[in-house]
Amino acid sequence: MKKQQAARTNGKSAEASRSNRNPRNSMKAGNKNRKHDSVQIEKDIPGVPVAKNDEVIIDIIGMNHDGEGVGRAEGYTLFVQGALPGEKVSVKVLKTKKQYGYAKLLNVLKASPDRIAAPCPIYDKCGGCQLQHLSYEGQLAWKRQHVVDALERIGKLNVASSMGENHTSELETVQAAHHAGNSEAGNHVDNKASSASLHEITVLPTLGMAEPWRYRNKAQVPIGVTDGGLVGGFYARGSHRIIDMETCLIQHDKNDEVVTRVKAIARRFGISAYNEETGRGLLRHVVVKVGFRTGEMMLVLVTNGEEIHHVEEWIAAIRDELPSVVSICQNVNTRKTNVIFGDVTRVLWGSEVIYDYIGDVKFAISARSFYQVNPVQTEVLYGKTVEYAGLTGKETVIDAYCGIGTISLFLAQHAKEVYGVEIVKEAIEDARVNARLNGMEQVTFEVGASEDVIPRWKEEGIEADVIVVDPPRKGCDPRLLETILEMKPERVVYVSCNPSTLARDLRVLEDGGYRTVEVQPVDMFPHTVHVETVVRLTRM
Ligand SMILES: C[S@@+](CC[C@H](N)C(=O)[O-])C[C@H]1O[C@@H](n2cnc3c(N)ncnc32)[C@H](O)[C@@H]1O
Repeated sequence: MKKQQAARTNGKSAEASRSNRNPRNSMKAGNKNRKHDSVQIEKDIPGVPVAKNDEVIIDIIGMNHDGEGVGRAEGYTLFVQGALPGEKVSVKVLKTKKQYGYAKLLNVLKASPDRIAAPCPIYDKCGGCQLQHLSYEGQLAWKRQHVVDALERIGKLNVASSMGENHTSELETVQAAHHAGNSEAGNHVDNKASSASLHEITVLPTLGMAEPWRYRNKAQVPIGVTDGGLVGGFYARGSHRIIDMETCLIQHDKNDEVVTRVKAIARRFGISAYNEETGRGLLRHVVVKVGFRTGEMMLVLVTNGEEIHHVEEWIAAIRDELPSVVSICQNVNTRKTNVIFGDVTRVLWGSEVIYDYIGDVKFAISARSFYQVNPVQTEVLYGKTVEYAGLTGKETVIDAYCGIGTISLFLAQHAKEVYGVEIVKEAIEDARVNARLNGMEQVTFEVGASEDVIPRWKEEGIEADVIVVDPPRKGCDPRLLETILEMKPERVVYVSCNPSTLARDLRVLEDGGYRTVEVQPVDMFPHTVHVETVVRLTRM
């Protein structure tokens, strides 16, 4: 293991190990920078070599799943937002816990070759993106490595080395400590994953975007009030203070334009902005959706009450200034909550839905319906899913956790029949509408939990050649994995938004007789820490 340097900036040595020194004594001797010493010392944690407000120099040895640099101060792990692997940085300790702490980046003393100046002027204030200070190539490499680490550490899978970038043995330990007890993959994973696979699996380079900006088709902008009047933009990092924003570099520019104009129109008509503390004021959120292929746009005004003064003038101004908007809706949310939408939605003007395409499949998108926010990469992800499903037109396919049926409809173009199951009733209603819209009759959708419905389908005699799963972050329910093993489909395609739970579930499938053949990370959300992966498994 590489020895880490950690030196206090006042020049005192920090060589002593955590176990053989008295941290309290060393704190007093070694930290002249610390303010409020008498108060702070009371809070020092025995065995932790740094305390709040200490300034130390550390090497960054990796990056955690939140995009924070991971460094070591005398063996103690510090997470540093904005620091990159390979860098030497000076930091100020913000918070300490027994196993790890957080520190603020003060200076980059030795920069990573992958460090770039973040293109967005508000990157430091807004929490929306986490990786703009890392080159796009660096982001793609990190996302792949993140998947590899999880497969090896949690799934005990044997990943074929490629690209020479497996440098994470120390980081793995760090992540294990960080996740201890609260990992969504669960503690049982490491215990259960006692068997390891000998066969090598291929993890391909992350499929990124040629143009990784302006990729989002949906904006959800909170509206608030400051001394200067109505503002709309984003919540300042870690707070509920709204900062006005003119443009967001990952948002489609038409969405930016609609938000800017709607704010200006609202100010013109003296519309009040919602105040979270008092619960008063009308306009809470402006939600805008755009169909990348069709150019159609929908505007949803989320209001704290039914009545909108001057509503006709509003509509006329929007229609006049924003001809791409073909649907204006109102959603009423009077609850004191962070949840954006309330229960009632009505069309103020125009159509109830806008349309868009992913590949050749047409989708109707309503004010409330879920739709993938990066349609360009969704096509890439689903294309890979269909490829891994290996369809010839004769297969029966089950799509578990099917949402509004996007993957099901993609698969249906190449399969004999597709069964989709999803727990949210409204999503299944949308899925049926979309199946009809595309004239696809060989698709059956059912509302329910995958782990309940699919075993019943099995009892009813449905035999699947391929099962596709695309679960939420917590991964597949164990009963579903059991059912897959009992149904014995030739192929399983696993689409995942969480490498940890993916790795856990792959281990179960491997132990049950499946072989992980190929793993493809896909970058659905450039400049953020989200990692999407699609995996092909075959029955041995
Ligand atoms: C990652 S999304 C996948 C959506 C869809 N495949 C797509 O690409 O749009 C996971 C979906 O699983 C649904 N879900 C969560 N738990 C479920 C369960 N136990 N059974 C079925 N669906 C579930 C969620 O409502 C959500 O729509």
